[in-house]
Amino acid sequence: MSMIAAFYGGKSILITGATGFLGKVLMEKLFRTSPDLKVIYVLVRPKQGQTLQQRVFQILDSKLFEKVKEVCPNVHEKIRAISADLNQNDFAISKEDMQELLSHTNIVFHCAATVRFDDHLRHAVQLNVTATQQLLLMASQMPKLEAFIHISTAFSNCNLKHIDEVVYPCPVEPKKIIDSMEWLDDAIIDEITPKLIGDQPNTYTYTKALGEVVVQQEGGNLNIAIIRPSIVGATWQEPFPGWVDNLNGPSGLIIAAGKGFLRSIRATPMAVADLIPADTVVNLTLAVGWYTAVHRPKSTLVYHCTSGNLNPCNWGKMGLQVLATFEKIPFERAFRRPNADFTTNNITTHYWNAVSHRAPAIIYDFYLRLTGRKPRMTKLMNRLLRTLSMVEYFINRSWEWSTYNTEMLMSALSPEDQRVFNFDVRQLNWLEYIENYVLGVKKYLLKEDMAGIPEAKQHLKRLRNIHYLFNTALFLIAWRLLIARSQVARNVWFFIVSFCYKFLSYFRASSTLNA
Ligand SMILES: CCCCCCCCCCCCCCCCCCCCCCCCCCCC(=O)SCCNC(=O)CCNC(=O)[C@H](O)C(C)(C)COP(=O)(O)OP(=O)(O)OC[C@H]1O[C@@H](n2cnc3c(N)ncnc32)[C@H](O)[C@@H]1OP(=O)(O)O
Ligand SMILES: NC(=O)C1=CN([C@@H]2O[C@H](COP(=O)(O)OP(=O)(O)OC[C@H]3O[C@@H](n4cnc5c(N)ncnc54)[C@H](OP(=O)(O)O)[C@@H]3O)[C@@H](O)[C@H]2O)C=CC1
Repeated sequence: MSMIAAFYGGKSILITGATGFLGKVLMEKLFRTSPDLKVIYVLVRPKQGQTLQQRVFQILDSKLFEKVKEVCPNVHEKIRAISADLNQNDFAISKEDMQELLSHTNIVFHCAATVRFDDHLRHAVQLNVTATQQLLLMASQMPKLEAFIHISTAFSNCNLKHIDEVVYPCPVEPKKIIDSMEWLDDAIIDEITPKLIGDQPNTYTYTKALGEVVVQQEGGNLNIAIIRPSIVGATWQEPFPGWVDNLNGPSGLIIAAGKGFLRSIRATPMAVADLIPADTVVNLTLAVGWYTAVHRPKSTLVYHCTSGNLNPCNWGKMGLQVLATFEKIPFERAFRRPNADFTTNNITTHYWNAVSHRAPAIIYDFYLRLTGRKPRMTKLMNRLLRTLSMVEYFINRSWEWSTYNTEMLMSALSPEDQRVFNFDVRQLNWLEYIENYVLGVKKYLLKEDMAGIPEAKQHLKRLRNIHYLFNTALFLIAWRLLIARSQVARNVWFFIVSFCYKFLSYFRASSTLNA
């Protein structure tokens, strides 16, 4: 019997960010392994004309939850959606709901965040820092609370090369930043943002670092732990391989490469690609929840959920495997044949961006205009280039994350718990994982049918022929222009033509003699 699964039985669990990528996988695993849990409270904001209930039921009715319905048929009754907006005071939670949360919650998993790299500092501070502070305040009023688990990111201190499982101080106290956001106007915040974030690459990593300091400073007597996952990718094993439902991290770029938009990317092939599957993160999170509640460590423990130091894979290997998978499992209606490459310096990056990204987009938009359609490729390409510029920082560096606490926890688990809540990335076969990731992107993100693969392959063959034709035509045009302008080119051309003619005449004469 799994001790961790038994621990969550009968518990009331509060999850923020349950509608996000990680939150869904977390809920799924909780329901599947501890179907006797009492209730999961999820803080949800209404969106796009959907009620809270509709949002939650849509998640429960998705493929991700198919196995859950077998082991926990009354899952709909065990989930309680609470209307909340983490940007508002007291999260805009009603008095009755707040009372229920405060008096019943046993465990809190705080996953909600803005993960955008380019978010305005005010918004990023509000969600990643102030909301964390408010949630801690709420947690301190929960008499039955056993553990508070905060999800941060392994990149919260990415200005360092070696990162330990400790909370590092920030140059400016979070409280001061929170206060200043209240009275500074947007223009001034824009101006001081680069100075405030210093050597952090963006507002996301900066505010996640502030969030950790808040957790440490304002956790009081709560049992708290911080988990730092690296780049969260599709699921490895559970509930099935390759599940992914948003474009963050590598997923959007896998689509761009598979559809033929992405042709070159500035990356260091030997840099470590520190990906971590979503189900590994969730298994560690649940194990940490159990350990923190049962063993009550004296200080706030930080757990790195990374792959680089235990089972490293680099961007070169990952890129090649992604491309190899496209050969077997192509995406439908590609714009060009998938054929991306890495560039390593500014000049080649600018060159390939102009030749392989902007020029084809302009030509295609010209074609769309000619055929009376609305041009869209240049806009899409600009968005892709913007995304590339945002992720460049992370794919041209390597970091070392120590994993003492994570390894300590692994050895503290029973063999059964190590199996059911496996977070040992040494067992991960990268080539298999990446293939399943690409397949998952095709099935769950692009919603493409596997039956369409032969047609997709045909389409790629047609694109290859168009590519050859286009290149030949381009060559001939360039050559014709050159001949018209240069005597040397004309001489070379006549030499080649007369050589071919002589060769053919000789070949014809010798074959007549042989006959
Ligand atoms: C040896 C030689 C070998 C040669 C090999 C050849 C190599 C071939 C390579 C081919 C394969 C490539 C695959 C591997 C590439 C690896 C790259 C991986 C990069 C990963 C780096 C991540 C680092 C993470 C560090 C921190 C981790 C975390 O803690 S947080 C989680 C990560 N967070 C994010 O990823 C968020 C990033 N997103 C943003 O910040 C913003 O969305 C944006 C700035 C990217 C875009 O903002 P914008 O306002 O322009 O757009 P938005 O309003 O958000 O959306 C508009 C439309 O664009 C779509 N969208 C959104 N995000 C993405 C995306 N990431 N990619 C593509 N498209 C995206 C969105 O859905 C919208 O679409 P519409 O609704 O249709 O308008
Ligand atoms: N994905 C990754 O690569 C990594 C993620 N992390 C961390 O993991 C956690 C989860 O990330 P992930 O699941 O990928 O992120 P997502 O963007 O998929 O999910 C974010 C969640 O936060 C919720 N949220 C955002 N704003 C509000 C708000 N104002 N009120 C209420 N809820 C809100 C979203 O709700 P809604 O659906 O309404 O938008 C959503 O449920 C984050 O803390 C992130 O920093 C760490 C390392 C890597």
